[in-house]
Amino acid sequence: MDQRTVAVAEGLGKVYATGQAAVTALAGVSAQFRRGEFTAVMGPSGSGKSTFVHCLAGLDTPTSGKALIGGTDLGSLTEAGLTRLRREKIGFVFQSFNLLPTLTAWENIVLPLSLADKRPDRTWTKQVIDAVGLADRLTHRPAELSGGQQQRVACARALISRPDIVVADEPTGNLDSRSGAQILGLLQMCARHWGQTIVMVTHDPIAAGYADRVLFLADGRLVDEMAQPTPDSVLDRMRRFDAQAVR
Ligand SMILES: Nc1ncnc2c1ncn2[C@@H]1O[C@H](COP(=O)(O)OP(=O)(O)OP(=O)(O)O)[C@@H](O)[C@H]1O
Repeated sequence: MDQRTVAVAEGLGKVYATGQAAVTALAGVSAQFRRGEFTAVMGPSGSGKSTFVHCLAGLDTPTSGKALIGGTDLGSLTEAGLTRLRREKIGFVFQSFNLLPTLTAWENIVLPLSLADKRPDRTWTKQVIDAVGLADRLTHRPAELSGGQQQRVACARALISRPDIVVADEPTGNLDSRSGAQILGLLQMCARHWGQTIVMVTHDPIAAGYADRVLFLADGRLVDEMAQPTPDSVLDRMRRFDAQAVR
């Protein structure tokens, strides 16, 4: 394993046994994620994108293969160990923000540290809050913030513990294009300047254009990979998938 590798998926598979029929959501996906690399995961609806990143980040349990974060096999951990690893080594950003409504922006941002009984590092905390541009909103509760501001709080919360990897599942899905661009610019800056590893599920070729590479899934498999994507090159690749699908 390359020294810069911070997360590994090894033949990740997931079969849901629902009633009579089994659904194969993931059919053996392998990938490596290096420090400071911003990866977008794309593919048609139902191709397994969310299942893949959830299994990679220990939010879901694969039925075959394994996920390693910082060299630790998630399958070897107890439930308590997995909870601790998720809190300390993985940052999460979801489409629906998932902030706690009764806490202020500041309390939401430092929640992973509070839960781990750790004190915020003042220099790092200031750097994160300056980067997300929320210094004057820290006492507001989520309901008093716009969607874009709420997602910036969620990004700050994901970054605060300097995780090995940030997993973002359609982080711009609920935002207008301007707020979305702010979030994407922020994620890109974190990867380029802070060496933050990021994996982002998206449907949007413009969003994927901010990443360093794109992994394309179809029917639970990794079917292609693109380095240095642009919105046009991603759109073009997706059109070819569509053409293959109707043939
Ligand atoms: N809890 C579940 N029980 C049964 N089947 C599931 C479950 N979760 C997901 N699936 C199925 O697994 C497949 C992959 O789902 P997944 O949500 O990972 O796809 P996706 O690419 O993220 O889709 P979308 O872009 O629509 O969010 C789909 O066929 C879905 O119906």
